[in-house]
Amino acid sequence: MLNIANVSFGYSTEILQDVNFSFKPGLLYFLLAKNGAGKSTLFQLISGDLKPDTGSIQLGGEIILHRQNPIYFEDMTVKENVESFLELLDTNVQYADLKAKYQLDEIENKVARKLSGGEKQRLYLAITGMSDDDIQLYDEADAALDAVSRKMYYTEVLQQNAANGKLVIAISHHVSEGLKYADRICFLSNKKLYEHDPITLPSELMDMNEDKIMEYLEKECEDI
Ligand SMILES: Nc1ncnc2c1ncn2[C@@H]1O[C@H](COP(=O)(O)OP(=O)(O)OP(=O)(O)O)[C@@H](O)[C@H]1O
Repeated sequence: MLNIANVSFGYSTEILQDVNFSFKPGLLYFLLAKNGAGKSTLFQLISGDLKPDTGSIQLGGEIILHRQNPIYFEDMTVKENVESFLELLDTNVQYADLKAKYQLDEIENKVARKLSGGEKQRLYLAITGMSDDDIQLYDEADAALDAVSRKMYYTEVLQQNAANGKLVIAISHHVSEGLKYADRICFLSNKKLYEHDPITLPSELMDMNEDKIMEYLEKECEDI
């Protein structure tokens, strides 16, 4: 579905060095690394915004990259917004399904700029979750979400799309929270990618902060 073969890439300093990694469809991957290690750069390489210096990236389908900032049309209603994005993305997803999934009934005729914070998040989730592309990248798309909306994002958007056979890769700063929903961890460390199964992590680690989780994963990588 997504194959990274012998990829190296750098700006003035090297970010990836001879990386090989294979992502499989139907799984939700969390891409983890320390700040500035190159997560967003890897997404840009996968989406084709950047070209590897050496090596190749093979995609087995259509790809979409969701970025951090919520976008929608301020002067359109919720329904008009969702329908416009459905048309723009040219997906087979139906408005009625999104309306039920993201509880849009009470807000569908409200103009976007008049929505409360929580209502805006529901509109954002409906837009974020509507793509039916085969490969879906989410670069901190949960940054503006509160705890309730984040749970919906992890289950209804990320997990659901993976369950529908898509390859889903997410970057999130809510590491311990998000990891509970992931099928796999893709860990970027020392310019290489390593795969971990979250099930093998000690359960107490899941409640620890991001730094402790990274520390643990880094030690594991030393043994690979
Ligand atoms: N266009 C660019 N030109 C030069 N250097 C860049 C460019 N974009 C990113 N970098 C550098 O490359 C490194 C990796 O950046 P990137 O944004 O991919 O990291 P990240 O892991 O996503 O970071 P964060 O966790 O802070 O979001 C950083 O040191 C960054 O300063």
